Amino acid sequence: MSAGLPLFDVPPLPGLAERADLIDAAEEAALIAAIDASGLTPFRFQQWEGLRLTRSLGWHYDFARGTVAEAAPLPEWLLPVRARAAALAGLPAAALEQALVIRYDPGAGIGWHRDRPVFDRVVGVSLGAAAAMRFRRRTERGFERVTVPLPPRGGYALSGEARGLWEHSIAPLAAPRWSITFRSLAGGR
Ligand SMILES: O=C(O)CCC(=O)C(=O)O
Ligand SMILES: [Fe+2]
Repeated sequence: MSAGLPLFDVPPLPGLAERADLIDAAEEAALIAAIDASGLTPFRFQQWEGLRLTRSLGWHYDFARGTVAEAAPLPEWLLPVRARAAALAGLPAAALEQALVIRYDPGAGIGWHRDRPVFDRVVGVSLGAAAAMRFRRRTERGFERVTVPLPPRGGYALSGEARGLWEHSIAPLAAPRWSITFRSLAGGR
């Protein structure tokens, strides 16, 4: 297991940390199989059904109520990767109480959003197809934009401005991609 190299000497966004090779290819394959077997369902928001398949663990965000509710605990197979995600973010592993696992089939992406404020820190791990995370924030002169690569087996952590001020999105891809997003709860527990 390599410790992984930072992808940037100077982060392109304040509050963004990225690391290549957070996991190796064998771990990636095992995680993909485990995600596929985890009981994914199409992401739903009101009447709208997304193309991406998701499962929430630890905590589940209820879009109708705007609150979090307890979900099934994080399974054993997520704990080693959570430990590395936490190290990337400089957090104790137990602080990352929520995990959202996603499969993006070809044509699926995720639209512009900021993660819900019930969550605090956000740490993602990418599996499968290489993607890019697009960031934008509104300025007086229009949107300021930054795009960062999301290489498979790499991780990223959002805090500060990258977490709170900038929106992010991922364009649909031609090949499948999986991700694991760990989050801490705002206000701690
Ligand atoms: O798939 C990813 O890496 C990002 C997912 C994301 O932005 C989210 O679930 O809030
Ligand atoms: Fe997000």
